[in-house]
Amino acid sequence: MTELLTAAQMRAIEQAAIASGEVTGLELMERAGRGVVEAIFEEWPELAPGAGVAGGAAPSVQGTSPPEFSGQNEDGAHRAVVLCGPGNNGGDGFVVARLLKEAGWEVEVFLYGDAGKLPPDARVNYQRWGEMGEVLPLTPQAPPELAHRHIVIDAMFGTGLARPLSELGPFLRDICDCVDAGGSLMLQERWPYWPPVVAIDIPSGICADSGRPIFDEAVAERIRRGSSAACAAADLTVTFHAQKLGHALASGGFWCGKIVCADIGISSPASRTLPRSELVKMASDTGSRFKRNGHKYSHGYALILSGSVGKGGAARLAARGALRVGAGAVTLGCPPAAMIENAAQLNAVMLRKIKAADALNVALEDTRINALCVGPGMGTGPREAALLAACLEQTRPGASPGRGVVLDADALTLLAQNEALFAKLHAQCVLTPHAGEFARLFPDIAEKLAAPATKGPAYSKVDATREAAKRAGCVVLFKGPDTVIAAPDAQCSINASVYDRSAPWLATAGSGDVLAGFITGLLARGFAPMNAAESGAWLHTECALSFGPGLIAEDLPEELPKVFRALGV
Ligand SMILES: NC(=O)C1=CN([C@@H]2O[C@H](COP(=O)(O)OP(=O)(O)OC[C@H]3O[C@@H](n4cnc5c(N)ncnc54)[C@H](O)[C@@H]3O)[C@@H](O)[C@H]2O)[C@@H](O)CC1
Ligand SMILES: [K+]
Repeated sequence: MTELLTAAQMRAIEQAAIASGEVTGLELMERAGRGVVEAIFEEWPELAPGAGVAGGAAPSVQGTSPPEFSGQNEDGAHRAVVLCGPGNNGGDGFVVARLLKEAGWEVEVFLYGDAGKLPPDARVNYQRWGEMGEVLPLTPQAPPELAHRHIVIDAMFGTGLARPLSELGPFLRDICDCVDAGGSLMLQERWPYWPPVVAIDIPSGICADSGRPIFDEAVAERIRRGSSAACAAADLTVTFHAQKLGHALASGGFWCGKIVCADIGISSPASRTLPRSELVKMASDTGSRFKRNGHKYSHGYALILSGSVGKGGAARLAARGALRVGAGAVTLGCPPAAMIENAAQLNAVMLRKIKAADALNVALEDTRINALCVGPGMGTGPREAALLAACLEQTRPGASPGRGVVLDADALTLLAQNEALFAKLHAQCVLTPHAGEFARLFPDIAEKLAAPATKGPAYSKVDATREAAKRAGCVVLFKGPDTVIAAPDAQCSINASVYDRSAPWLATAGSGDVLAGFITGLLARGFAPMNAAESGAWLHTECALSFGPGLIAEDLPEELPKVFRALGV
């Protein structure tokens, strides 16, 4: 688990470090540039000094070697294009240009903007580079040649992006084409050779707070015609001190390619990274995370409400998830007609007839039940609305015993349809909407999130989820590859399935039901709602990663023992 920063937080950390006398801005820029060069050599060791001829033999097309390119120029140097912008991101670019030149590279440097307006540290590095080489203007009319170089450095815009890069759109398209073409030194047999792209801090055009490309209608129209892009893409993105929200949210992970976070030596707790086992320790605020002693009911008892005949699969998946994640006992409550179907499918999970709300109230006289899950496959009729109302009543803060409740799927539809029900939400609830459910529950918030991002920082999924949690008065877990979890007090975390945690096979029928079950099971174990949602989402991704492609929802709970073992639980 890593702490992510907004651009403003990063600026504040940088300013505090400079103000304390710990380091100068110029030194930070030098470290940033060095971090980028080190990351390049780490990623492509064949480019590192002393690694020999890049790519070996000259690339050939149908048996002929193009005369212009032999992997190196006539002097045996690697070739880089460094694209600098008008701010400190550009300043980092000038440092990278200088360091590559010192390493023997042939470096072409372009500047987008007016050198006279560069901020002070960037200007110093512009001048330092000026003693080694020239700076050509980066103009959309005569864009730099990118083919047949070894690397392209995108140092145009970083965390300071404020508006669309309309003018640069066609050139950004060229950069995206480089990345689309493979951008790998392993592909030198291809001709023309398109180099890998390395973004400094974040690909230019992406908002560092939201992961969304910033663009206006004019650019959108050109994108539709295929002649423009809103942002650059990268094969490798090197950021500093800590990842930013935009690296994880929305399409940020897609545009960044691979991410490396370079240490620039700022002593701030903000970049703390927790080892995996810490997640479990952190979550064990009840002191009863592990089943070291006690009997089954002392490990929590979850009740999962199920739908009618033929609709019980979702609730059964949730029940299995709750049991595997550690609830001591799980009962599935279903309409009488669905008893036989469920009995034929369940063993460790117990069954109980719950015809209507009064039967639920009787069931909840069992004070051992401390967590509920309402919604998966449940239905949206009057019976279900009454069940939901009873659940909200029985779990309200202050009621005895204390109970948590997960509201998913059909429960979310009911909440969206019924203002009186929505008004009963409280701090013991966890809502787990996907994008469609979120839009039904919070249409105005979803509209803001869907509106084109025309200026930075753009409204983000974090902003949206926080607003939703505040309005609902409970934890909201907004699902997606960038799952965001927020509490009414603005606590927030992201469980992003990106980079080395990418698990696209998690988008499979029933996987959300298992997640609801995991969270319910953790509530039963005594986790607080925010903690249960965060830990459930994290374990859900871990199970998917552990199982790998081919996964179906049934596999997720079954993978938990392996994940727990790997955590040392
Ligand atoms: N904050 C930190 O701790 C560090 C920051 N560093 C670098 O500094 C960067 C941030 O620097 P800045 O705040 O100067 O921001 P940027 O370099 O991202 O760019 C800001 C400049 O671009 C202009 N601008 C914004 N959008 C524009 C657009 N669409 N068209 C034309 N001009 C536009 C702004 O007016 C401003 O002049 C980071 O991304 C990182 O690369 C590093 O040097 C290391 C330390
Ligand atoms: K950049």
